[in-house]
Amino acid sequence: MSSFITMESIQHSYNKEVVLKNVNLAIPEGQLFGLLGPSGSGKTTLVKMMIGLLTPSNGIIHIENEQMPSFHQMQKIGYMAQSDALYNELTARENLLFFASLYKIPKKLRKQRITEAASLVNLTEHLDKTLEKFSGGMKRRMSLAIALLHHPKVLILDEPTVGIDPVLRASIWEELRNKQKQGTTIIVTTHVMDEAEKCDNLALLRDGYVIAQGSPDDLKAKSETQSLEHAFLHFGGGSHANSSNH
Ligand SMILES: Nc1ncnc2c1ncn2[C@@H]1O[C@H](COP(=O)(O)OP(=O)(O)OP(=O)(O)O)[C@@H](O)[C@H]1O
Repeated sequence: MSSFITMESIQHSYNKEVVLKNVNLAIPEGQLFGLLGPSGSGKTTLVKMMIGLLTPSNGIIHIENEQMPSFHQMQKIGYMAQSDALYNELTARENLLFFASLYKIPKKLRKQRITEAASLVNLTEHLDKTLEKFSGGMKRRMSLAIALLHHPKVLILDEPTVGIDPVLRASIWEELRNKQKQGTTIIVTTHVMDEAEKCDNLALLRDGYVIAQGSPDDLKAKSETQSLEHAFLHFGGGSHANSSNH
């Protein structure tokens, strides 16, 4: 598999605080890749750079050999942010229609794409409710539906299953696997170890550094531990690298 997304020598500062320190990542096409790290380790900052929303203070990012930010590449990305950017006064269907037109999905395809995306996240029967009536988990599912609407080649999901119940969480992961089988490259941020276990490869982040990279099995083998949580600690995850305090 060729490297689809590359991040080379990425550094980033907000004001004077350095939050990413020489990050190098190579994500092959078609992978389900996880960024695992505690709160504040730099996951969101990294994904904002991948989607072209933020330019690193130093370093270069390429997607399919095009340097980011590239408008051409940005059109092929589906992004689900940590906070939902939705229109509360509109219905779910109206929100989806709005984003379908923003993504320039041909008019004759829009209805079908909306039906499909709503069904994937189990919101079909709520399509005509305004989002004011939605729970936090339903809004997360709406955001995921929007990210899937234009059949993106790359799906970048920032903590996609926070606030979602275990049954739906499992079905969302199954759906991500299906998307991956269809060729989608997927990047997921998480601080939950059992979600990280589901990824093909992981980058473990701590305080703006990538402290280790590899498949969950590699990371456990290299650290001679039985769990990712222990592997994280082994590689320098320190005291706040666990799944239970977030
Ligand atoms: N807009 C900003 N201005 C200043 N500092 C910021 C800004 N965004 C993030 N930071 C800081 O950068 C660091 C990395 O934040 P980031 O949101 O990338 O981490 P994260 O791993 O995604 O955390 P979480 O899991 O809590 O979302 C943190 O110290 C955070 O306080």
